[in-house]
Amino acid sequence: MAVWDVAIRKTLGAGAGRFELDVAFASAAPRLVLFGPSGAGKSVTLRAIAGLMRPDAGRVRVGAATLFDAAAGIDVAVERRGFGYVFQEYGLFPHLTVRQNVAFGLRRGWRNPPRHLKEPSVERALAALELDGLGDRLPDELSGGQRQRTAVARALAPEPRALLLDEPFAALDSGLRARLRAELVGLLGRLDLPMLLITHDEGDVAAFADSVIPIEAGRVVERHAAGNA
Ligand SMILES: Nc1ncnc2c1ncn2[C@@H]1O[C@H](COP(=O)(O)OP(=O)(O)OP(=O)(O)O)[C@@H](O)[C@H]1O
Repeated sequence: MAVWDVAIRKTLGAGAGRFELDVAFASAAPRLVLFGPSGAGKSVTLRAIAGLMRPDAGRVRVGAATLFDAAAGIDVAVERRGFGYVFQEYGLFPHLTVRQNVAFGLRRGWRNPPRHLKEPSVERALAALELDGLGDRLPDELSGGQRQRTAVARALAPEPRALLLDEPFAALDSGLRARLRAELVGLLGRLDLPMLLITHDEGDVAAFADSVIPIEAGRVVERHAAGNA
């Protein structure tokens, strides 16, 4: 059975700036990488899956759950889709500690989580991302990799059905990227959670080789053999 079953059609803009997105993929692999050049339509696809943008037609299914189906009139609200979303620049709150940032994932729209409150799901997420001992630090007291893991822990705390990651390594300098990529691949692999990652970086493709969906100009394309360039 497919873990991911996605078909999205959407027309954006008008005239010369018009962009037609028409992507469809189904996969039994829990971890997918949507790979393509800038402007290919990766972010729009991710936003549509998350429920941040409404497609003109298509469907979004993850496991047994139908989150969007234009023909059947199903459009589950973004906050009920149950995705953990990791933003490109992480979007951590600089004035909140690591623990508070992670707890924020549980109480969107509430006031700031108390500094010293320990909630089991928050502590589990911190442990899963190997952030034990860093819970009381502020984001600017962390390394780039620790910041990234905090963002993933925040997405994980509400126990999502799947993780959506937008260019998770783009904010890291190239020296660190390979090491931190390997580290996160290992951690995500142990989570046993479906994951969809978008990237334009060939290095991410090699690291997450489970299943790669190449996308160009708004369409899924055949993958070119690596190393032919
Ligand atoms: N709201 C919008 N209105 C009009 N055009 C849009 C809108 N959002 C995105 N586009 C266009 O859709 C195309 C795909 O954009 P998208 O952000 O999905 O690309 P991407 O593959 O994520 O690129 P990058 O790697 O640079 O982030 C681009 O041509 C973009 O200009």
